[in-house]
Amino acid sequence: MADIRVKICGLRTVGDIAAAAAAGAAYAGFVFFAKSPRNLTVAAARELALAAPVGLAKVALVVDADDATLDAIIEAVPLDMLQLHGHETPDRVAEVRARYGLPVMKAVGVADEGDLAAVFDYSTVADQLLIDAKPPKGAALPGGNGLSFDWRLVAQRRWLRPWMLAGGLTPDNVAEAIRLTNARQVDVSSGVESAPGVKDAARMAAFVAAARA
Ligand SMILES: O=C(O)c1ccccc1NCC(=O)[C@H](O)[C@H](O)COP(=O)(O)O
Repeated sequence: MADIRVKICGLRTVGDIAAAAAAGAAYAGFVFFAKSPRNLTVAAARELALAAPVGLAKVALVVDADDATLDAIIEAVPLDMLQLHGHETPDRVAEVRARYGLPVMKAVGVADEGDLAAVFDYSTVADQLLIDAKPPKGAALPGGNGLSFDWRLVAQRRWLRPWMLAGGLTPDNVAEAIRLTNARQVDVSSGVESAPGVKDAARMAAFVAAARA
């Protein structure tokens, strides 16, 4: 069994947390983005975070959040990492990291070779990188769209920081994505849902098993 770490993003219930942990996920992602079907209130995220067993890292996903929003989340929710999934600049990433003392993962959308320079830029300031499919123009969500990018763009690349592959991964394609890219960490949301925002325990288990096979 390969030592692949899986992040399951967009968990919404205590049952989701238990299922993600039982599946063997390493990270649980909590989405704070009002337009998302996976959006959580701070109170709901606190309940999920408190239910998470040791060993399941709790990640708060925010989009261009200001300090007041981050303060409110961090004061209430015990977290292990912040995921910045908007247009945060490298300076903002560094500022958030210094202000909260939590590891920061910066999401970077990739559609073509030209997007890879940004991955390098963020690798100088973030603790981790999440390399995701770039959302289509006009998309309501900056992530969680169930779309893949051309994995050959990142195949066998090395960055200064640990990274996760994301975008359109499913139990059926994750093994091939890992084989092609040599990613050691993968992230999934839509691919383990039965409907937008509704996680499916069997698909979570199948995804983690396929990623590690
Ligand atoms: O998942 C969301 O609803 C979301 C909303 C706003 C910003 C980011 C969002 N998701 C980011 C993630 O980390 C997803 O897991 C990642 O984009 C992969 O999603 P998917 O292609 O659905 O597996």
